Amino acid sequence: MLVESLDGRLLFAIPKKGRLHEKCLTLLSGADIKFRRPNRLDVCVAQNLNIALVFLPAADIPSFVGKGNVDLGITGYDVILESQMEGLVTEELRLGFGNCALQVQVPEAGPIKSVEDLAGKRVVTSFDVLAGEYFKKVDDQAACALGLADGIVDLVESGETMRAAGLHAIDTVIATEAVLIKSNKAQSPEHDALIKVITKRIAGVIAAERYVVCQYNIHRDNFVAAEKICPGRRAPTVSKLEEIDWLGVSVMVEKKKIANVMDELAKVGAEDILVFNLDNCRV
Ligand SMILES: Nc1ncnc2c1ncn2[C@@H]1O[C@H](COP(=O)(O)OP(=O)(O)OP(=O)(O)O)[C@@H](O)[C@H]1O
Ligand SMILES: O=P(O)(O)OC[C@H]1O[C@H](OP(=O)(O)OP(=O)(O)O)[C@H](O)[C@@H]1O
Repeated sequence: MLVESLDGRLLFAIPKKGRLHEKCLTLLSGADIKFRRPNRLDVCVAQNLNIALVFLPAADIPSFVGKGNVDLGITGYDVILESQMEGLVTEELRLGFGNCALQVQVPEAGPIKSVEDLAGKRVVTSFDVLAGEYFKKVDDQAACALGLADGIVDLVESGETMRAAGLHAIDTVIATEAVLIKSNKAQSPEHDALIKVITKRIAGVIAAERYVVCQYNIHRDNFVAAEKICPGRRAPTVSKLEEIDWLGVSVMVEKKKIANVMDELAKVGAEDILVFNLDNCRV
């Protein structure tokens, strides 16, 4: 019955656990992809779109997408490279979460100070391909043997895990974040259209998380200075207030910059500065 109900649906792979899982569920909800996952089944159909979700380990998603077993997927850029699928998948969107770096780490107090010192030494990693390529430049022998290690190659976000193990980073192999990828295998026009819709919706959810709307009143004479502080994505929306020579301005600002922007706006004479979160947007 399940096989029948998957017929013709766009298959969309989502990490079934781990660091990317929760964020992906938030994205799906923001993009209004509705589904029920009874008994945590690994495949379920969307209730309101011609999509089926396939829950897979993040590391398996690039090869499922690359081989065309699923059409679309979210996973880490690191695992796309590690599974050597770059040529078989197309990156639709960078998603702005799951940011971390694959780093070469060695004991903080040990004799190894640089990557060159690791030549001929033992390095442990689950990223055999990426670490292998990286160390080829240093010394063929250094490529990832198992056993007691002089160094490791692992992902670092906050650095807590690394420091707890008494390690520090001496180089970065790659920086990574979560990405939306699609299969390079030809799709039906219906699937192509659906992929575009999903990509646009997800892009909207991400932009809504990144931006706030800032609204303020300002005397006409001070507007040029205020516009320099926050020019908006395209341009500020300006309306006339009922008070002569006063303007009401509304503008999108990156969330991480908003506190500074408010300080600067106040300095050039902006008043009644209000900030609103966005639920969703289309940019
Ligand atoms: N600390 C982290 N911060 C941000 N993103 C991370 C972090 N660790 C991993 N990631 C991203 O999430 C992806 C999946 O890693 P995660 O460790 O969550 O997988 P997992 O499915 O639990 O696998 P495993 O069982 O091998 O640990 C990584 O490839 C990377 O892109
Ligand atoms: O720099 P930090 O913020 O400490 O994050 C880095 C850790 O996160 C990941 O593992 P995770 O905790 O997801 O568990 P895992 O070992 O099961 O992959 C990664 O493999 C590191 O061990």
